[in-house]
Amino acid sequence: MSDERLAATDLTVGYRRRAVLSGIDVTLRAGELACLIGANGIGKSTLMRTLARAQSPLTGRVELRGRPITDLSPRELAAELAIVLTDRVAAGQLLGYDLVALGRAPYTGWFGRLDDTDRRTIEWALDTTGSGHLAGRPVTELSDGERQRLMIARALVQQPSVLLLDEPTAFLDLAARLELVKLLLSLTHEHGLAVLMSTHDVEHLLRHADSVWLITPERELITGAPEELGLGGHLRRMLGDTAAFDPRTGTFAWDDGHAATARVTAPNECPADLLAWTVRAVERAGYRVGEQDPAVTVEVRASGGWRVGPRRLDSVQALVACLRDGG
Ligand SMILES: Nc1ncnc2c1ncn2[C@@H]1O[C@H](COP(=O)(O)OP(=O)(O)OP(=O)(O)O)[C@@H](O)[C@H]1O
Repeated sequence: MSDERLAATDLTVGYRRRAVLSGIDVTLRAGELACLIGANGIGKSTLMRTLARAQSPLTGRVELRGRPITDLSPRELAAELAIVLTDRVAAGQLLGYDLVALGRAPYTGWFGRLDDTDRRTIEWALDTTGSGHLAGRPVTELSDGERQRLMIARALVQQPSVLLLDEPTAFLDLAARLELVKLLLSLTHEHGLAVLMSTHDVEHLLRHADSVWLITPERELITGAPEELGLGGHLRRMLGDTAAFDPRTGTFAWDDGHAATARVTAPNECPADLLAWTVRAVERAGYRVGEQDPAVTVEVRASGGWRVGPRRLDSVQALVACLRDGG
């Protein structure tokens, strides 16, 4: 199909002595944000690097816009595909601006002289990634999160049609993570880029990704919409016996099938966030919140605080302690 940007066929990735993942058939399309998830050491980075031609497949092939990726010159490849890895860059004496400017290499001449278009693109990428203030700073002096923003800016100035990011949120603070996801959604949904990112920030990404590439503990790659993987039970099984995905809350949690049920009631005028935080506190105390056969009822009081049976509780700590005592 014409919107196929990156396609792998019967791909085996790994190292000289060992295949890490095999039998991979997968496609990344224009306008798609795909999220690659799986346990530590399962093969996410190895797959990413192979898709980007940073390492060779053991068998099978990768096509970029219908062309075998091995047929592209380095310049053609860099103008079509950018990858942001977690490896530390050897930045020497480079300033932030210079590091980002390196991404323009596929478009500049032999001497890397920047023209107005290059400079505008660099300014845009610095601005978009919130790293304008880092342009004049030596890269070696930057924090991991600051450097990560510049690496993303460097990938953006390549103006690729395919963007691969290996754990791009690992060093980012919460605000920067949210900004990055917002940026990736705009790049995919509004500008038609194809983006694949690996992440351990699963709960967050499941909310936004168009598709999930999940590597199971058996090293099988399963792809689908987040909801399809949820309905197929794949998310539930992802962490083995450690925890299970709760689609209601969109989080992974201990799968405590024996938790008692607590009913939570509140007056009509109860603010939504007070009710929501009460539910969280009740769950933190070890209960499942529901209506069926409740072992305890927690009442949010119109006059403030909570009531559990005859007990009035004025603080969240007191509420949780009371519930942990069995109400
Ligand atoms: N250069 C290498 N030579 C041999 N084996 C390697 C090499 N690099 C990684 N491996 C092995 O390949 C397997 C997959 O590693 P990879 O880095 O792809 O996992 P990952 O899913 O990205 O893990 P993480 O979530 O911890 O980053 C691991 O068992 C790792 O030890």
